[in-house]
Amino acid sequence: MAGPRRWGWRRERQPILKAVDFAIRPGELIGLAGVSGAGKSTLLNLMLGLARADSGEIWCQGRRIQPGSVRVLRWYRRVVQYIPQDPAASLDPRMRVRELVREPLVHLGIDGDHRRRVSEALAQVGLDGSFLERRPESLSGGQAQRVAIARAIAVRPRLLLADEPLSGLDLPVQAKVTQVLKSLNHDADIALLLISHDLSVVCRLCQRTLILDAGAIIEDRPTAALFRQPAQAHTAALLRAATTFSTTLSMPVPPSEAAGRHPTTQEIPS
Ligand SMILES: Nc1ncnc2c1ncn2[C@@H]1O[C@H](COP(=O)(O)OP(=O)(O)OP(=O)(O)O)[C@@H](O)[C@H]1O
Repeated sequence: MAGPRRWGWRRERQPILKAVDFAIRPGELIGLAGVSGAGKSTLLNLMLGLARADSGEIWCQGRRIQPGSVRVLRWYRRVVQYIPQDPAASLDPRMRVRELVREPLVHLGIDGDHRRRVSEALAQVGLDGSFLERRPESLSGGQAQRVAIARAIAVRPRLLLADEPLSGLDLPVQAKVTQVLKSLNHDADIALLLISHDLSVVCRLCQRTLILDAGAIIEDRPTAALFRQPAQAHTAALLRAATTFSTTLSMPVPPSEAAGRHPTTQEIPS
């Protein structure tokens, strides 16, 4: 569906990304993990069409994505949306939730009943109508993150690019936001690329994991297999670092293999 191929991007003659070649299939939950400086943000900027690669290409549904092609990027924003790392900073403090969630619809010239779309998007992230008139300052971190997700899904994208969507949230709130992302994937069939330095976050959510190390994808495997037997020493080190902070890694069960059903967003408390 979407993905870069053989990317390179240089700053002052130093390549930041060297061997990056992967595709994201429709409805897939895929994690991209790597230590600080591995190139995650650079890759994200390229995938968002915000920066141009020195070499290589990015394609989405048969169209090549690159900065400058305004018409293609406008179409691309309807297909691929972004969930920022710091929702508090990304939400305009002067706007109400109603306006914040509607803004991308207006910006992208999407026709239709915006009121209904806004309410539906909020419901999908487990926020009811009482949030419509609230401003960002009155939201908790988890609520602000869910408003940021509602903004992204209001345009009904097929792929979400989420940059460290759980960072800065305490553990119970992380669990709620994780559940929202799982439900969006399961119920609305939205693919997700989750970018994180923390493999335990990827393990909780993703069926497939990519490991980025010094600008190269060194592993691209089903999450369960990667956790059982990392092929690279670097991955094993990342796993050890993650287990230091989390006990969830002792029993890695990707969503596709987990027994039982996911709670719906209506069952998730605000
Ligand atoms: N504008 C720039 N000029 C020069 N070097 C850069 C620039 N942006 C990034 N880099 C370098 O590219 C490498 C990858 O940076 P990037 O921000 O993509 O890593 P990251 O994996 O997202 O790290 P973090 O998790 O800390 O955000 C780093 O060595 C960084 O110093």
